[in-house]
Amino acid sequence: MSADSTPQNESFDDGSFHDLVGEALGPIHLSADELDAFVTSLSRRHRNVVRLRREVAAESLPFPVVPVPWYPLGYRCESDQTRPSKELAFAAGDYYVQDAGSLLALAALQADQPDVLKHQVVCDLCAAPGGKATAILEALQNTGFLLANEPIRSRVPALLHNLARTGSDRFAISQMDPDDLAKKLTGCFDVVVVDAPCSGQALLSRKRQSISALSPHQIEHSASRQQRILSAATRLLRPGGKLVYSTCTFAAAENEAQIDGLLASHDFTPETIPSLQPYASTVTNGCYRLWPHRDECAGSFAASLIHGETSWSAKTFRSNKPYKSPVSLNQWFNEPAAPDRYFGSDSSLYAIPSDAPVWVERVATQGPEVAHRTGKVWKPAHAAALRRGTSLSSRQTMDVDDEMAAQYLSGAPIPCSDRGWTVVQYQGRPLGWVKGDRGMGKNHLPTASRFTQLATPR
Ligand SMILES: C[S@@+](CC[C@H](N)C(=O)[O-])C[C@H]1O[C@@H](n2cnc3c(N)ncnc32)[C@H](O)[C@@H]1O
Repeated sequence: MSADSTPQNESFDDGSFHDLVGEALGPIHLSADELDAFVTSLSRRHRNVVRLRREVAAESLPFPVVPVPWYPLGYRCESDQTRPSKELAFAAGDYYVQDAGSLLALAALQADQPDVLKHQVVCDLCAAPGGKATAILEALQNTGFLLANEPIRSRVPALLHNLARTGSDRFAISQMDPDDLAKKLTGCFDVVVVDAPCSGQALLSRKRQSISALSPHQIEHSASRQQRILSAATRLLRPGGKLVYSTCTFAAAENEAQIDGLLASHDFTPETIPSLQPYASTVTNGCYRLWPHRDECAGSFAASLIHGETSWSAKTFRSNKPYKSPVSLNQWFNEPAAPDRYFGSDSSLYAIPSDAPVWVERVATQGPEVAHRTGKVWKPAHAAALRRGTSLSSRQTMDVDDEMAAQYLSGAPIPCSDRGWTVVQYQGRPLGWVKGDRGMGKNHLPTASRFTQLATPR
């Protein structure tokens, strides 16, 4: 089923299911009627919403939308017929498509605010596929830095793909167990986000979880893993830093109880987010919940905590030996005003701003790719074509109209008067590379970035 298809209506209606749900909610009391409505809603699929890139106006979208009340950059499509992930505007990076529930953590982070995350060094400890990380990167506005950590290797390509779509170069990916990362980078972050692996009860409606998500065993297993991850998160944070915790599950043991545990064992104060008061949890301060039967989304939990100013020693690092680029980049890019810092593997070259934290190369496995090697030949990377407002800019660009953009996004060659590597732009937004020769541009869009069934432009 596609990300934006219509709700399903298979219901879970036997009494034992109600009992399991009630047990999972623990101290959170719902009246009998509300519990019924909640259980019914667990089998109803909610449509995804769009989260706008901050410079995109809702009025410019090619379909009518209504605002999501808890996150100013979130909008629902007015019509059930709209398929937001089939639009040219999506291909051009104007928005991200996700469940409205996942915007709660971004609201707790205040990622929509103009300056809250600017200049911050942020760790997204459980980052793939990047629903939060991409929003954080946009909120950094070409300042600060994001370390997106994802220990499950098979989930990293999607994360890298989504981070590249932001056009930012202020990120790196690490693939470490949180405890090992905390040993290396103690006290290095202003903000740590833990969007924790959980029993995923909110995914029941998407058929991405089975009823076992409600079993006490599954909840206990998830809760003890969350506790370990949170313990690492507290060590990654600098004194006075902010910890945002979120899940897509309803069990109190994985939500409020985790926050209660942190408040009891560490010097944290819950942060009150005034705009989230309508969603405040009834059992713990500073915790917020969305419910599928109340809020037209799959449901989620989020909390934001501020660490006390008690000091402990953050790790210090010596500067790295400069990594020499194995390929000359100025054949494709204008010389950057401030030289970038490079790191890489045999077949990939990554470039981050020179003011990125000095520890990046010690933990990063990937980052903003600028070139990759096939056989003996280095080529400019797709991610580098997508960069916006960073130090590297491509030497050649060409603008295309709707029709040519759709042709390019399908993977087909397009007419190109320039020779050599050229970035294709649609209404000022970069789409990818062509290599021009004798009037035609050979398409270098990676398969994962192609769109074969775009909606017809209106
Ligand atoms: C709820 S998902 C994160 C979703 C992501 N933040 C987003 O917004 O797209 C939880 C992630 O944690 C990862 N994970 C699993 N075990 C982990 C662990 N022990 N430490 C950190 N992350 C883990 C999973 O692979 C998964 O990608």
